[in-house]
Amino acid sequence: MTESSAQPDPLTGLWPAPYAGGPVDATVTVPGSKSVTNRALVLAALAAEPGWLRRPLRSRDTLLMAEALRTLGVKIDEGMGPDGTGEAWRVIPAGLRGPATVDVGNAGTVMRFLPPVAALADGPVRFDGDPRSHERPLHGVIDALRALGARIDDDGRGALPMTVHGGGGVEGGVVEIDASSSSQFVSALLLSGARFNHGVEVRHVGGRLPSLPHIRMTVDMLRAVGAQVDEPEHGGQPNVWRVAPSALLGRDLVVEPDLSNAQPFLAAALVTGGRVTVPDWPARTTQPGDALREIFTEMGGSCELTDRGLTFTGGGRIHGIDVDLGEVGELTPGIAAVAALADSPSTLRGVAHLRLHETDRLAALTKEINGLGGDVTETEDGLHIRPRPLRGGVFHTYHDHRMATAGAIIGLAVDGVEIENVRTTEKTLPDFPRMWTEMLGV
Ligand SMILES: O=C(O)C1=C[C@@H](OP(=O)(O)O)[C@@H](O)[C@H](O)C1
Ligand SMILES: C=C(OP(=O)(O)O)C(=O)O
Repeated sequence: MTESSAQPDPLTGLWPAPYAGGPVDATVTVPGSKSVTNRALVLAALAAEPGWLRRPLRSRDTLLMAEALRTLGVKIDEGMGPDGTGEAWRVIPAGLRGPATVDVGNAGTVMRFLPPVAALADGPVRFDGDPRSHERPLHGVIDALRALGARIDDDGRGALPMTVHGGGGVEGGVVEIDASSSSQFVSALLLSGARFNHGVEVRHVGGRLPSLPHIRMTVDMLRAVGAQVDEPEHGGQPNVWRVAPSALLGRDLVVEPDLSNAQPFLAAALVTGGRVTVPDWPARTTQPGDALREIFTEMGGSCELTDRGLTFTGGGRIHGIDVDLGEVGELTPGIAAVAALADSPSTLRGVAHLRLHETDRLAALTKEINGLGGDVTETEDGLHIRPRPLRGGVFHTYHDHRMATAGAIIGLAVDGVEIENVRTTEKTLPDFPRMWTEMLGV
């Protein structure tokens, strides 16, 4: 690798996405999961005893979470584990207290998971973040916390900025929310629920609930720290969750690689007809990225899970796909990028809520792929993608890490793609340009 290929152009600030001259053949070690790291930090902070996180993700979203918990009084030592096995963070819970100010950046996990923690604290906790954080929905958390006995001052829009006036505890009990705009509302209430006086029962009422694997991740991780969680099923899908009041255990947890961040690397194998191995791919996981094994196989590759990890091999052709991504919405930008390079059209469905993510992802993908000569149209709940020969040009990213990695995927097959603000990938993947150029050997 030349150092320059991993850097944006100093004059334009644009990053020339490397064009792949041939099939990639690489092993790519992917850092820890954002979703697991930020849940583990919250649960460790709420525990009755210290705990460890091994191989945590160190990225903007997780450092914001750690910093916010510190301002509430929790001690988090970032360092190496005692046995030399890599990075490990020691979390030492303490009495939660304000006054404090939390910067959520544009992290959905921080802006949704921490208000219930703040309600348990003693004193006011102010929440604010990037301009986009003011537009992302938070009403499910605000209304629920009020119903459960917390005091919150906001400007009446159900969004940031706001102040949670922590009263040192939360009564808890039964609450109804509409979580059709984000599964994180449910996860947020469950994660702190064991510490509420009466626990919590969350009932989802409203349209389709997205990202169910992420709620399963919350439930699994709560159970792993000793919480009692019930999920009565109605019509095959859970829409009620109950967490009993209890103390939580401090655990020693190894964080899995982030399978959604593995996506661009697996896509590189598919797009170039090459081969990429991601070590430590878990045999069983609640991460939505595990669905890539099936989705990318249907789009033309094959994969094998062995002791070495997941090896994905591209078959030389890419096929379009008709798929409902409602459970795995965060995979949409990467799938759309691959679909734009396929030999037949694709329909991506079930992802209307992506309009409320880091940016309006449906609008952004449509505009940017079409800007390179593509033919994408928005539907009510997704995208129609009709592949056409693409040309180089600037791929705008709208402060969205997954837009930047989507542009890089297209750049593998289309010469002259330049990514605006590639550093936005630091939200969840601090070293993306270097990892990408190393994978390609450029
Ligand atoms: O709980 C989590 O860790 C996440 C849940 C999902 O949010 P939505 O349900 O808002 O899509 C997902 O898109 C996000 O990247 C991470
Ligand atoms: C939607 C995402 O993030 P957030 O946790 O900010 O919602 C994402 O990472 O794709």
